[in-house]
Amino acid sequence: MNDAPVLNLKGVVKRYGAVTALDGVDLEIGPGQFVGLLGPNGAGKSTLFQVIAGLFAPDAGDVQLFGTTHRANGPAIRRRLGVVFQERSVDLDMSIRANLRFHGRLFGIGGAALDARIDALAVQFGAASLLARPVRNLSGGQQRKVEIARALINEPDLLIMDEPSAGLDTPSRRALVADMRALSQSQGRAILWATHLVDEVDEADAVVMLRQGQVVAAGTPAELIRQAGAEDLTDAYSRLTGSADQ
Ligand SMILES: Nc1ncnc2c1ncn2[C@@H]1O[C@H](COP(=O)(O)OP(=O)(O)OP(=O)(O)O)[C@@H](O)[C@H]1O
Repeated sequence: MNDAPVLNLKGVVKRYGAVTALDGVDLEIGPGQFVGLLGPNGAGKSTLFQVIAGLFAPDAGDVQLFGTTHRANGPAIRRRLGVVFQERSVDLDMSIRANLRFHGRLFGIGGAALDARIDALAVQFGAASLLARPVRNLSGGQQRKVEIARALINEPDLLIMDEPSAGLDTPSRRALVADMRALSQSQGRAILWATHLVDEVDEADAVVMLRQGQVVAAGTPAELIRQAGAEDLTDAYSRLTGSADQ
């Protein structure tokens, strides 16, 4: 098996004028790993996602996905990357199926293969009976699942998710985390899950804590708890980043 990292960031710096949003970030994710990115508001999580997605280049440092860079081979990276941004990216007035067909075609998938892929995703997300429904008529939790299904349409090897549980109640959040962990394990997809809620990542393979654009700690939850001399990951997070889980 090829264990080369699917994501490898070294010394990534991104500034907005006088604000340094990312200040020398190192981050490595191996195939199939579920990695939590924890940070308070303004820590730089969204900026990091935009850099990983290739929406803009860093001011300094190296961003490699699947052993290549956006500059060298952007199309090859996009074929293997799935992105769930905080903002909605599906069309509210179109049905789930129409939305997924649209996004599938962007990846050059079409015809029976695309419909089979959509049917499989619908079963996976418990939405087989909802495919013809306009997204507008779905619950908040169902709409988030459509966003995630959209990001999985190209069967990505790395899925990056920026606060994917935003707006969901606690039981729905927990269910979504459990579903995505199971998917990562059963299908071997690496996931980078950004959140400011510690309980979403306390069973992740690794957790990276970001504060003011810097990685202040990284390791397995057990390692971080030990390193901080903490009782649990919530305690470790507040000790290592000086922020309370909220
Ligand atoms: N377009 C921009 N122009 C200027 N400053 C920006 C811009 N985008 C982000 N910033 C600043 O960069 C820093 C990191 O912001 P970013 O949105 O990446 O953090 P975040 O961890 O995703 O926060 P949140 O959880 O609130 O979304 C913050 O200080 C923010 O104010």
